[in-house]
Amino acid sequence: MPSVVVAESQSSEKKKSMKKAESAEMAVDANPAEKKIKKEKKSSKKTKLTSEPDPDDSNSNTLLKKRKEKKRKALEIDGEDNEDERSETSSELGEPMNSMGKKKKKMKFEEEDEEEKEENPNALSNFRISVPLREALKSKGIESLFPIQAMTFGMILDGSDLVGRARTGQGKTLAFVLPILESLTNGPAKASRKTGYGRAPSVLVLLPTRELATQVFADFEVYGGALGLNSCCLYGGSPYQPQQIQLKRGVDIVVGTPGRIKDHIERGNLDFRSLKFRVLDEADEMLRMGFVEDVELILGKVEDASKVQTLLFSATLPDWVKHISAKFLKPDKKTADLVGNEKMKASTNVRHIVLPCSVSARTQLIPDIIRCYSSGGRTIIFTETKDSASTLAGVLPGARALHGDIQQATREVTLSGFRSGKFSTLVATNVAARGLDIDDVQLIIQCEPPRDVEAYIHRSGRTGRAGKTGVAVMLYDPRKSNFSKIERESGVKFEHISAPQPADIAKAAGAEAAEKINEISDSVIPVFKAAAQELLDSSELSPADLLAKALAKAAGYTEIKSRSLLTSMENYVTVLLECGRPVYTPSFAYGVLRRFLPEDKVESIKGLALTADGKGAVFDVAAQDLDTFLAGQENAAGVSLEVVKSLPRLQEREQSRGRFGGGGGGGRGDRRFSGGRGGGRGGFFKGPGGGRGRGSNNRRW
Ligand SMILES: Nc1ncnc2c1ncn2[C@@H]1O[C@H](COP(=O)(O)OP(=O)(O)OP(=O)(O)O)[C@@H](O)[C@H]1O
Repeated sequence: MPSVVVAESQSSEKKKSMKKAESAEMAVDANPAEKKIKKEKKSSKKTKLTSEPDPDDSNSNTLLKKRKEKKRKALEIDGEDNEDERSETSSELGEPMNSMGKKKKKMKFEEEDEEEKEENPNALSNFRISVPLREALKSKGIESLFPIQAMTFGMILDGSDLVGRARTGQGKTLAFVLPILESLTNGPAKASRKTGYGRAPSVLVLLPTRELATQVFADFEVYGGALGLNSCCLYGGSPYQPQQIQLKRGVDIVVGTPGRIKDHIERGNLDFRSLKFRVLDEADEMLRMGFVEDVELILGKVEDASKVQTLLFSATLPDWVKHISAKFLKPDKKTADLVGNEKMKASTNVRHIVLPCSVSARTQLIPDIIRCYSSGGRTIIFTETKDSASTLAGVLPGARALHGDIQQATREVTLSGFRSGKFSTLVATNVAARGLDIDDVQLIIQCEPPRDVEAYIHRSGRTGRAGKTGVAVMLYDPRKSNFSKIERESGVKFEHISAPQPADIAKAAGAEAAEKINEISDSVIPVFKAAAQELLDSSELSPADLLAKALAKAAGYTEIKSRSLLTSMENYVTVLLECGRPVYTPSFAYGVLRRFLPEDKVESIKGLALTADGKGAVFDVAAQDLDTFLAGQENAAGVSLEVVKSLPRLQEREQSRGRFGGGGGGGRGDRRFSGGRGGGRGGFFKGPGGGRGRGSNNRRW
């Protein structure tokens, strides 16, 4: 083996030329199997050329042998490259140093590849990912492919249409981004891809929201940019002209929302004659939102659909979407479904919690939930309407709202402020439910159960992403809301908790304050000592009690309120009523109470709900009335009232037809899924309600 001189640095030219050699090698590799054969051939050729005895011939360790072969191959390639370079650039003294440095780097790179392959079947080096792309991925901390990516990479690169499903946060974006980029630059789409000024796009990616479009565009910019491809992002609410100019100059990849894309088509700015790929990300949401007609029109602009690959991705693919996909994906399309028939459809990295809470108690409770469950990270709160998002953001300290009525420029500032940590609580409608990937979101709070299981899955999936864990708390009013349908359809087994008790929260705050006191410099003592001594001398409390008060003040508490377990209202207490016989209806429970309490007290109770065992009822009593209630039971034979320490399981409110029922064809369902942008006509898609077009649901958020 030649001796290796380690060069400390390499000239940028040499780095470039090394990269060129590596990418040329990658570019001709059709697949891992081919690559292996090619390497073996190279290895044997090299042995002949160098006719160098292999000192490890007797070594039976195949891995070591393979590594040595690779090292020698690397040296041989470098040797060839160096010949070229020498004639162009080298000085006699500088060359050996640089060349050896390059060899060393390349050997190291290939050795690392080999080790990765042995250890991890999803290592980047096991896929037909070219060196510049691999380096871009590694610079973002991505060393191997996630399962959905590993599963779909070859299928897409080899030209198949595909329907892909994996749970939230599992990397579906790169599952289409990577093979598309490889196909355009090194794969089957390369030869016919349009290049040059004014080129029409090769890729179209449609997404349901502007925020999501921006996010996916950012991935194309980073990874496509590494391969010399350029992208643009087209969405509503932003000026047309810059978008128009970009399209005129020519782009490789267009990412956007259906409405704006359609507008550009109609203005003659976009044509899809050269399209190689079309992607529907969050496909079900796009169709559910009422973009049916726009999507249909856009997809219909492709002249010869047989020459275009169509990819459809989401974490939720209701049957009606699968049915629709048959209309515009090729019959031999592939399916990569990592959820399949598994019961659990929501993220398995998330702790799914339900917590009873009346609407009026929300604003008091939410800050405490954040304190207890956000682990100091970011929180997204979902409301059902734009108004409630704005109202809640207005009363929660340091929170901002995000919804469809907010101006686009403000939406962008808000989201980037949240991403960068300028504020840590975002109150949003479903506009933020899909796809958003924001670092360090630890907690999701849903103010009430959403209308459909898909919304629950996507909202709770804004945490617990890329293998991290998170918490999703869903509030429900036991008298009004019902989450059993979501539980059943999502496969989530909800953990039931009661509101964090103010006393517990205060205890934790007191411990924190005590720690902070230990950190305070002794220099404050002489200044405050006289006041402390005076307090001790004049008070009847013990020094420990006085210190406790000082800690409470330091932690921001002047009193401890009670909070009910049932409605989470402050200064209310939850009480269980039993009367020795089944309690079938709320009116029966009210009747029992009237036997021993004055009418105004019976009227004052809050949130009465029946227990799941059918033996009693729970309700909230104002803390100041508790004694009256407990004393009253003495006058009613067989009746017991007790303050509960933990909430018993409650009977679920029966599902109202108006809210959940009626299937896709009736009532609310009809309104949500019908009514198109500019009226309906027959077409490819039928939403779950059989309607077409952009519906009223869109306006809600
Ligand atoms: N192979 C990988 N290794 C490490 N991190 C990855 C990998 N692939 C993707 N990620 C990261 O995982 C996170 C989630 O990815 P992505 O947003 O694509 O998920 P998703 O499946 O589309 O989720 P959702 O269904 O919520 O839209 C992102 O931060 C992404 O950068």
